[in-house]
Amino acid sequence: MAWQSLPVPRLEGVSQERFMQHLYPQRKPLVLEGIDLGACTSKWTVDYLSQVGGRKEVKIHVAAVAQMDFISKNFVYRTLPFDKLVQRAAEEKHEEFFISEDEKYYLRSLGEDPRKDVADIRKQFPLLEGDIKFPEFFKEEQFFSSVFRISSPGLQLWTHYDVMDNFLIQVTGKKRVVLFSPRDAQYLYLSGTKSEVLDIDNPDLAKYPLFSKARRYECSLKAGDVLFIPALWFHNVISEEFGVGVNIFWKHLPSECYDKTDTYGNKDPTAASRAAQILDRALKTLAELPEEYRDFYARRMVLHIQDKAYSKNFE
Ligand SMILES: O=C(O)CCC(=O)C(=O)O
Ligand SMILES: [Fe+2]
Repeated sequence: MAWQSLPVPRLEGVSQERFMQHLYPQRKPLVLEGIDLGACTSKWTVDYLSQVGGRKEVKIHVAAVAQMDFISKNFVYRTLPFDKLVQRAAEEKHEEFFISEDEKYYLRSLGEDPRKDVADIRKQFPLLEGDIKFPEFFKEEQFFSSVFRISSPGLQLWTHYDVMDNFLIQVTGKKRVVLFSPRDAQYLYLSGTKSEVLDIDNPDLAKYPLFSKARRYECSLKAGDVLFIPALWFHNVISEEFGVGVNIFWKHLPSECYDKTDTYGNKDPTAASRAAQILDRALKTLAELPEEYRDFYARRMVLHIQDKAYSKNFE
């Protein structure tokens, strides 16, 4: 079935001022065209990246099929030197492989010590730093991380949200991105930060009946495009070609709101995690009552939460 998609607006030559004053406060995804990204969009060929990017070991996802599945874990983690990863991801069939000759690769680069350090390609790939300019649309102190995203043709990354604002820079290759609003979380069958609905183009509606209610936003990214993904917006990404992306996460909230142990940009703000723990305690307390009473008081609590915490400002 062909889903009705809402287009993500595309805007050309947006200035820092226009973005910050008028567009950013709307908290909606946008594709920015014509941003000065430096020489990377023409320079970062497979040969160049494998020569200049170096031989540093990188941890990668390797999957036998294009649609990665975090539930059945149909992928494995392996390491390859960066130059090898780039070469392998750019070819359809591999002479050397881990699982199968047409296996797919996905790199999400990490910090030196992923438990303590955030990814910053300027630190991990210093020789490539001069080729890429990050859009200077937010204050330096808001910067969180910059992450390489390199994928084989066809690879699909599951629908998920991150807790930071994000510029996803498509340096080379084409990518389709489908987005869903945080307000549609109730239709996405979440497991943590990820949606269990993997096949978003052909979902199993017997299993996921509410999914058809989720409003689907869509855009195609080509080299040089920058997609603004506001924090909490869900995104699902298919690389239509071998491609290299870099994404920049930055803090929208004051630094102290974020979980200090988060190096990926996907741990919920501490106030949200604390509230979720308190809710779990409330649910345990409710369980002291027989079902009929538990149900009644649970429904009243839902109404109370809706009344007190839902925003009245959304369309
Ligand atoms: O482009 C990709 O490979 C995934 C992007 C993504 O999930 C992100 O930038 O947060
Ligand atoms: Fe993401």
